[in-house]
Amino acid sequence: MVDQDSSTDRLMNSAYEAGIIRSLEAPLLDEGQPLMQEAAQAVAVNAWLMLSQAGLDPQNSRIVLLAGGGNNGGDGLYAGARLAAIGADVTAVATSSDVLDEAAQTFVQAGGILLALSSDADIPSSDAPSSPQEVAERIDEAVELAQAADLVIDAMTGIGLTGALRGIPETLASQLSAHMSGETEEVNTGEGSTAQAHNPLILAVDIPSGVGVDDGSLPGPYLPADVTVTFGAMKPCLLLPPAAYACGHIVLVDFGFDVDEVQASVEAMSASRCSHLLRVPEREDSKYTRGVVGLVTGSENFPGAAVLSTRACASCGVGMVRYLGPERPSEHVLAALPEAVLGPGRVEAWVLGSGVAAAGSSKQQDSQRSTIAQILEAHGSWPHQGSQAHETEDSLPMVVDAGALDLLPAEGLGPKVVLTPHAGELAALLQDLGEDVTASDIAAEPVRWATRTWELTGATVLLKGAITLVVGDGQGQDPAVYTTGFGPAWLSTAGSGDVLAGLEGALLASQSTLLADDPRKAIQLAAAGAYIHAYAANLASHSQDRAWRQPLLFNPDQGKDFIEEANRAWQAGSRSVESMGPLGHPIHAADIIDQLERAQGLLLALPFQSDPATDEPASADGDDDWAAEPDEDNMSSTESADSSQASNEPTHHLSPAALVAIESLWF
Ligand SMILES: NC(=O)C1=CN([C@@H]2O[C@H](COP(=O)(O)OP(=O)(O)OC[C@H]3O[C@@H](n4cnc5c(N)ncnc54)[C@H](OP(=O)(O)O)[C@@H]3O)[C@@H](O)[C@H]2O)[C@@H](O)CC1
Ligand SMILES: Nc1ncnc2c1ncn2[C@@H]1O[C@H](COP(=O)(O)OP(=O)(O)O)[C@@H](O)[C@H]1O
Ligand SMILES: [K+]
Repeated sequence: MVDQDSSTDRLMNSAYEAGIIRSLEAPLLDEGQPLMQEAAQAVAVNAWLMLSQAGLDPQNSRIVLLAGGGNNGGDGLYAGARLAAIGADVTAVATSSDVLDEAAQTFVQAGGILLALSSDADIPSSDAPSSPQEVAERIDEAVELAQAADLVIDAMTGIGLTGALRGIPETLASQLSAHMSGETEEVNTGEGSTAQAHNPLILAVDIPSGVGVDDGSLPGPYLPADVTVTFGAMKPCLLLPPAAYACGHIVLVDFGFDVDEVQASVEAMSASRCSHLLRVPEREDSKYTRGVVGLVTGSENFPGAAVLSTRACASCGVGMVRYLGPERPSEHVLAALPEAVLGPGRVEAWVLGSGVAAAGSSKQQDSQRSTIAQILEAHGSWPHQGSQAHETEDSLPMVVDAGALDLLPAEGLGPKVVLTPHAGELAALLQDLGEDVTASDIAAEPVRWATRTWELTGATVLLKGAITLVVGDGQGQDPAVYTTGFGPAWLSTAGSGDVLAGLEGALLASQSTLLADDPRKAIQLAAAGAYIHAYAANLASHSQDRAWRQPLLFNPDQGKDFIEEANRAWQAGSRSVESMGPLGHPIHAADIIDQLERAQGLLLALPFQSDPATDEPASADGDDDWAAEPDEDNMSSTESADSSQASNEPTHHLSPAALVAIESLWF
């Protein structure tokens, strides 16, 4: 769906279901490309790097490998062999009754120790436990080993996982994750105080074991990772909440997959993608051709929402903002935005419902609701995408938020109608549509429920959260799914959603011609809106906190560059005390608006950079450079948010000895 992607941008931001990943691997395996060895090498290098960055000497550190019976376990065992061969102390815990034999032999020959847990285990160099009692003892032993380790490499299950973890992997994942989240007992220091229990670093092989590969759900216990080293291409769980929150930093090993003929099931919005969706005015343009947005937002009770949505809208490249509302919010809008025009007239897109009370609340007499109902009646009832008819010319694009959601016509809508609920609002909407679902069900399976809403309504559904999802019409019968997790947690502040609604309306109005040609572009435009919103919040808060970061590309030919890059990116993403600088400071909704124009300017500058392989969107002013860059998103993995940060932030460079050691892993 994104037309202008470079191949690197596509590789880093497009995710494919497990079945497609297997079809992409097959031709390379047929040609004899040693994919498992390439995977193992990347795991070993990243393990070494994680230990070194944590200030540990990898050759004197304890590594526990959790190895399942499939190829994921095979990747882990070969990586463990490489680490053992250069002196690390590696114990592999076999979580299935068997493991890949050749990988296990290689591991043992390199000096690794294998521990079988299953009573029917057939594992080289390790006897199976002979009684249920011994099984239980070995599981306890494995848990203790892993808890005390410096690094745990999780190679229990990869894309071969079916359903929730069962058996030994389930036990290990639940005990270890409970330990790491502090649910188990704290360590008594013996001096009347308790210390935080030691937590091992966790490296997930391909994906964290236990997460729903294709839908991003968490069907049962899972092992959250600090770093996930994934192979060939991104999988949906690496982008979709809530699983994406369990992946830590993602390293993507490029196998050279040919993705030309396959369909991604999830796409991440990126700076590069976003910059292509912004409309730049031309000589022939007038304020009318640039797009007029009509907003029916705010109310007597919530005049602030009118101000926030109109101001945000005016900051996002439209020709004119038209506001419809009662006297009090109208006066506030004019005071804050003298260029706003009051009252009805021609518009190219609507923004409806932000700051308007939904039915059932005490404010249900809100006069804005009858205006919204009239607009929806006049413009909003279009044939469903699956039916014969297509959208009519007067079916204006519109953003339907908050108090307008329950006014939607029961009939199908079209992709140019963008719904912008948070989980609570989506639950109410789905209940109205007959679904038995709560807000916490939606938080647990957001893509499932956003997709269900799209199926029921035909509208584009933007579900807000730390990672915001957009689901709408894709190719054929399948939905398109976009994610944006570029924002800091500071973004979750009152009125932030009103800002988003206004800016979404501006994007729809300014691109009304594009939308008339292809209404499905609304999905990308909606995701771009969420991206700009997040970016403005980054600029406003001086924060490098992100709900989601683009993967680092692992290229064995550029070892030193990769190490430098990982040093920068992992440091910036850390929430440790030393990184309080990049975490930034609180913001309120108006701060986001104040940075919207700058964020767009930086995005528009992106394609014109002299060296797109290394440069990032330039910062508008020099003094706060370190916080300004959108990391994820440049055309290459090297664009981490952090290159300009180097001068202001401590970076943890590896010692020369560590560099030499890590380089030996590349062979
Ligand atoms: N193709 C290639 O050449 C390449 C593939 N690559 C790697 O292969 C991985 C895919 O390998 P795969 O297909 O062997 O499956 P995999 O993820 O190891 O899972 C199977 C294991 O999981 C277990 N298991 C499953 N469900 C479970 C549950 N609910 N609860 C508990 N256990 C469960 C299952 O146990 P079983 O059901 O057999 O008892 C079995 O032991 C992929 O992610 C990547 O890492 C790379 O090396 C690059 C080259
Ligand atoms: N933890 C979080 N991290 C980053 N962004 C978040 C987080 N939680 C919510 N958001 C974002 O904050 C905004 C909140 O919008 P909304 O809930 O509508 O607020 P309001 O109704 O007060 O305007 C959304 O854009 C959402 O994506
Ligand atoms: K794994």
